[in-house]
Amino acid sequence: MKSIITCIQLDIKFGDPDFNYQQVEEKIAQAVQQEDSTTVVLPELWTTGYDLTRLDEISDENGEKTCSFLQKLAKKYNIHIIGGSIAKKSDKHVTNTMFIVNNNGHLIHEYSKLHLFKLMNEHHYLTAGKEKGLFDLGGMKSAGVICYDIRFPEWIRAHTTMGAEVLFVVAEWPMPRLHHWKTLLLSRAIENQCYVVACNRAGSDPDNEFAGHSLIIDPWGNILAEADENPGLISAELDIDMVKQVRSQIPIFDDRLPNYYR
Ligand SMILES: NC(=O)CCC(=O)C(=O)O
Repeated sequence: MKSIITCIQLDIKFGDPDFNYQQVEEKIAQAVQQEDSTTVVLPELWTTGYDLTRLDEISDENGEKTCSFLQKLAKKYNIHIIGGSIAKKSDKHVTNTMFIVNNNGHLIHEYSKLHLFKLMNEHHYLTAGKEKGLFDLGGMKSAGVICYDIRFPEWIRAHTTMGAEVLFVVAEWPMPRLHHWKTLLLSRAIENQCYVVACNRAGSDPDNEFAGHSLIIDPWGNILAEADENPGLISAELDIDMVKQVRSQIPIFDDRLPNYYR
């Protein structure tokens, strides 16, 4: 089974959801027309950026606006959308939440960031999620995680031991730690023998310059596509059979000894 995945590396306009919805609509149309994408991936907090002090005003009430926006585009273009993440307001909480919408326009899963990143003040404004990021995308066993989550290999492993073969990572990862971004993603791909599709943002906000360098990595650790630091699209064709090949060549999932790891 083959699929063409495109990361949409956006320059998110700080605190301006209307502008960002408009630019995402244009970029998704561009991905479908130019790259022949079957799945598109957006970055973290793409509607608001890290404008956390104004979340009361600009977060999405129950994620309704974003969900119907993504569902409309998924159906229109017959594509799956890994909807980056957005600030979702429910009751008294705001979560950093990813929506996954399939090509029929169905919301098949939502995942809220588990590990909040204190260096960017998330813990003051956001509530952590509790659920895993596992989902089946048209037969592709997948997991979605958000930015800082990639520093927790045990969290990623919890998903791959439950069957994930493709790891989607959405991020707003700053430039000064670009070498961490790349090394962590390569490590997650090699140690889990899975595809890693990682969509970062470009540009800057009042506090950070962001790294870009979205990456698509195969289960052997080869880089299939890499962006530079500018806004743009990167795409690659995934061959899911490669996951099984690599996992049978070096059978780490059979050779694990979890009783020794406590
Ligand atoms: N948005 C984030 O979670 C950023 C994580 C990050 O920069 C890191 O170094 O980890």
